[in-house]
Amino acid sequence: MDYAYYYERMNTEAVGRYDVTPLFADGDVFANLVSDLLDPFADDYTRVVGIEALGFVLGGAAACEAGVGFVPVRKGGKLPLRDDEMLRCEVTDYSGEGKTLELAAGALDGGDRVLVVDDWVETGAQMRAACDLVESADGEIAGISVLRAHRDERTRDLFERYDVYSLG
Ligand SMILES: O=P(O)(O)OC[C@H]1O[C@H](OP(=O)(O)OP(=O)(O)O)[C@H](O)[C@@H]1O
Repeated sequence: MDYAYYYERMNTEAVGRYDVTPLFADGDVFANLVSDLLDPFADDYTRVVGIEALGFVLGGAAACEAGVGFVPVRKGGKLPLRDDEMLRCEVTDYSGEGKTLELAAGALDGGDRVLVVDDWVETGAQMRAACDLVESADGEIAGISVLRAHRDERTRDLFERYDVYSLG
């Protein structure tokens, strides 16, 4: 699929960010995106993890397509669990705001190979935190698949450490 065409349409220069949600509204494009996100990983995973919120849209659809379970990494305060039932990571992302990401401590089985899906990676802060949470929960990272990943000094460690696939 020619993603360049779609990225043109997503470019919202007013705020210097992309709005990917129109891609989800087109059924054919959405189906293609999901299948392209999964393609390089050849069923080499047992779970998909998505980061709230747009990572839930892509990750949920990807898990369903792949026939594996989906596990959410939630923004702080959303999981209806006690503190000792959650793994937690504080991050400062592209927005400059501090955010908390949380994963239910028992959400993964030991030995789970996890594909982490999200819409984009800019500083890598949220993706790094999600991968750390997965590993703290005894999961192994099978790969990272996103619509767009900036590849620069800020994200170098992610590319060195993991198999990162970016559609555009
Ligand atoms: O590489 P980073 O600097 O961490 O930025 C990328 C992250 O920021 C966005 O999430 P956001 O918290 O804005 O939520 P959203 O999914 O609702 O857009 C995006 O979905 C990624 O998760």
